[in-house]
Amino acid sequence: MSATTTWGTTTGSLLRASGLRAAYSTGGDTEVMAVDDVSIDLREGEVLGIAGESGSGKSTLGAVLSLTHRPPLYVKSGELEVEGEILRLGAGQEPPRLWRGKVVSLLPQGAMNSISPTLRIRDFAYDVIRAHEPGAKRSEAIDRARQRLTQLSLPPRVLDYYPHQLSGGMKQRVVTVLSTLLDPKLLIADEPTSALDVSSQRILIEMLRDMLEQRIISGVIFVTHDLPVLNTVADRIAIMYAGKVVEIGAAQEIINRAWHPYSGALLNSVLVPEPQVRRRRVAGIPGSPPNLANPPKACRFHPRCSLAMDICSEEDPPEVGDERRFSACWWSQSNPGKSVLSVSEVAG
Ligand SMILES: Nc1ncnc2c1ncn2[C@@H]1O[C@H](COP(=O)(O)OP(=O)(O)OP(=O)(O)O)[C@@H](O)[C@H]1O
Repeated sequence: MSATTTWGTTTGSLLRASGLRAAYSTGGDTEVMAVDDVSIDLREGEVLGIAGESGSGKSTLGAVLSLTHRPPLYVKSGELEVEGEILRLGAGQEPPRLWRGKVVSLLPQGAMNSISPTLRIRDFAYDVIRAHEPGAKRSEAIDRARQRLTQLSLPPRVLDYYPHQLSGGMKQRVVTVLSTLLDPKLLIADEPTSALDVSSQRILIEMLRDMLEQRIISGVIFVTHDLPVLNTVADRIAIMYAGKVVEIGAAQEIINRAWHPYSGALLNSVLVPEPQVRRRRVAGIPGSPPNLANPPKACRFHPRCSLAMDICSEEDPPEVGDERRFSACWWSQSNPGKSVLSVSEVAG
C-alpha cells in the first residue's frame, strides 16, 4: 500500500470509522441526528481536515471519534478500528476507558481558555497522567511533561507558570502537548487555531507536524471552519454538510477540483486557490443549512443546489468514487471525475 503525504511516511491504516450515527436527544421522542452514517479512514502520518459550515456536525463527529460524547448526545451505531483493534459503538456499549486519551485524544474547542486559572501547568500535567495511571508519582509525571516540552522545543519552565502567565499562542501549544502526554495514536483537534493570530497558527501547525514526524502521534483529525488553515495543514479533506460527509479527497484535489456542488461553493467562497481556478466564480450558496431535527429528504443539499435534478429530492445520493476520494452526489454520478468548477452554471 502506498500513499503520499507531506508529513512523514504514510504506511498503513491508522483509523477506520464506519457507519457512525449520533444524535442529540431534545426531549420526548425528538432528536437531532448530527452525525448520520459517516465513514472515514486515516492512514498513518496523515492529517485529515474536517470542514463545513457551522452546525454541519464537525464537533459532534470529533466527540464521537474521541469517545468523549456525553448526554444529550448519544451514539446510535458505528464502528471504530484503530490499528486493527475494533470497537463497536451504540446503545449499551460502554467504550473502554483506556481508549480515551491513550488511543484517541481530543483537544476540544476552547481548551486553552477552559483550564483552571488557579492551577500551575505542572498540576495539569500530573492530573492528565494520573487520570489514566492512578499510581503515577507526581515527580515522574512532571518529568515526563518536561521531557515532552523539551522534545518539542518548548521551554520547560512553563510548567511553573499559571495559565494567565502564558501568551495565547503558548497556552494553546502547551494545552496541545498536555493532550498528547499519554502518547495517543490519534489526536482530534477541534478548531485549535481559531482563537490564534496568524503567526501563532503557523507555529502550532509546525508543532503538530513535528509531533507527527517524531511519531509522538500517528495521525491528526483537524476540525475547522477555517479553510485557508486547512489548505496549509491537511493532507486530505472531508467536507461535511448537515451531518453527512458529502465529499472527501486529497486536500489539493478538493480545493482545486471539487466534485460536489456544496464543496465547490464553500471552498470558493473563502479560499484563493490556483490562479487558473481563481478566475472562475462559483455562485454563492443561497439559503441556510437545514434544521437537523427535520432535514430535507434525499440529498440534504438539494434545496440550495444550483445543479439539482429531480432525483436529488427523491433518492439518497450515491457515493461516486472510492473511500479515499468520493462525492455523494447525483450530479457527480452523471459526471464522474468532473469538477463542478468546470460547469458554466456554477462557474460563471
Ligand atoms: N446539545 C445539543 N442539543 C441539541 N442539538 C445540538 C446540541 N449541540 C449541537 N447540536 C446540533 O447538532 C448539529 C451539529 O452541531 P456541531 O456543533 O457538531 O456542528 P459544527 O459543524 O461543529 O458547528 P460549529 O462550527 O459551529 O462548531 C447542529 O445542528 C447543532 O444545532
